[in-house]
Amino acid sequence: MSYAVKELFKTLQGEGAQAGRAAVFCRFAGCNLWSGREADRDTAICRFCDTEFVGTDGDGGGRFADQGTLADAIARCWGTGETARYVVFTGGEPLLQLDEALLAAVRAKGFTVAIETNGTLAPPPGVDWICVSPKAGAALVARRGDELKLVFPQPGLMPDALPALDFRHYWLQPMDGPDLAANTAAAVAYCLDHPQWRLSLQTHKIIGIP
Ligand SMILES: C[S@@+](CC[C@H](N)C(=O)[O-])C[C@H]1O[C@@H](n2cnc3c(N)ncnc32)[C@H](O)[C@@H]1O
Ligand SMILES: Nc1nc2[nH]cc(C(=O)O)c2c(=O)[nH]1
Ligand code: SF4
Ligand SMILES: [Mg+2]
Repeated sequence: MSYAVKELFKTLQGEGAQAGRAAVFCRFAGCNLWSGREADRDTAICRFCDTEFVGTDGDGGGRFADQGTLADAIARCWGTGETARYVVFTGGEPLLQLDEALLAAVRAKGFTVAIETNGTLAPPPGVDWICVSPKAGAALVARRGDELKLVFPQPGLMPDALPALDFRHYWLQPMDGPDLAANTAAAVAYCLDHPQWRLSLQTHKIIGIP
């Protein structure tokens, strides 16, 4: 199948337990919880998104005809080194497009594969690192994985109201936007009172890298 990619870039993972790790980010176009148009934000299921994911016009983006051409582009973006190759599929919602064929193609090139997903769709088998970030008002299908990263605070989705879950790490990530400072203070206070939860900062924004 073909893949619509908004942008493809190499940077350090900024969030969660893999923060600081070099990675190629493959940002797929499209999401099932928001159209991506500002005019629709106030009526979307997910209203706080910090990301542009409409179209294929970003750096390194495009429509890729098959898994081989996209895997080649990901490998070119990484460069020549064979060590610790890491690709993060994100979006938009990556599980609208990521399939076993693409997974196999990047793994054949030596990549460890991570996803950032909103948890509304089941991940295909063979993903090495699953980060689920649930959204208020959206049914949570993916209830196990490596890390759960809850954007905080989300009216209607407080940490203690989550269903039974099976993750290795539990993060609160302050909601970016006009209230970032207050949201960060609230997340700090929650983690102090509920030590199962740890604070995830968007470190790439702090240091000004993509
Ligand atoms: C843009 S999303 C794309 C992947 C997927 N759709 C998801 O929501 O997990 C990537 C990560 O950014 C987080 N995120 C989005 N908007 C944010 C905001 N305003 N503040 C903090 N984190 C945000 C998401 O919750 C998710 O963990
Ligand atoms: N550096 C960096 N780390 C990230 N971790 C998750 C991101 C995302 O947008 O999915 C992201 C991103 O956009 N940039
Ligand atoms: S689910 Fe993810 S990509 Fe979609 S609107 Fe929400 S944060 Fe953005
Ligand atoms: Mg981001």
